[in-house]
Amino acid sequence: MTIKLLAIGKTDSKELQKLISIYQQRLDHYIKFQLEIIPDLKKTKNLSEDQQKIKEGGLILKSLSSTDVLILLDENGKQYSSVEFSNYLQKKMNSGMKQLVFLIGGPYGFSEEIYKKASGKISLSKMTFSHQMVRLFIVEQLYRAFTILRNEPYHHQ
Ligand SMILES: C[S@@+](CC[C@H](N)C(=O)[O-])C[C@H]1O[C@@H](n2cnc3c(N)ncnc32)[C@H](O)[C@@H]1O
Repeated sequence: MTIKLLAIGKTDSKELQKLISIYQQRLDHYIKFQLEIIPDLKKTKNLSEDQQKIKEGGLILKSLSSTDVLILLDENGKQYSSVEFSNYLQKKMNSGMKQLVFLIGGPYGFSEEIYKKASGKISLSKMTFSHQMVRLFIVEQLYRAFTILRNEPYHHQ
């Protein structure tokens, strides 16, 4: 199984990008991982929030392949402890699926079409984070999950 993290818009902060890269490199030891950025929409001034979400949704669907399993990162999703999340990933790997895609929404979240397409929703907290911060939190949690599965001394209960 491979894992793709799909996000919208470049990270403006060099510091954040640096931290994300550190966990990306660490993750490479365990699984084929890719961070794919969908460019920000241009000329959004005259678009409503819904129109923006629908446009973003179209771009997201284009970048998915037919066998991808799509999981949304969404503050209203299911919450896991880090150990539970590592078991969740192990089950996905055992299922024989090709690619698991975690999707981070834009500033207004996801369109209805994307909610319908998704197989699940995961929340990292009840609080809302910026879409930029979520990239760092999920790569760190993915790394943590693999160290838990390998019994490596990173996570402490
Ligand atoms: C600024 S938030 C958008 C918030 C917006 N209220 C919504 O309806 O989703 C941008 C993206 O960051 C991600 N996000 C923010 N907080 C999150 C959390 N606590 N758990 C998981 N993902 C989160 C989601 O993918 C969300 O679409």
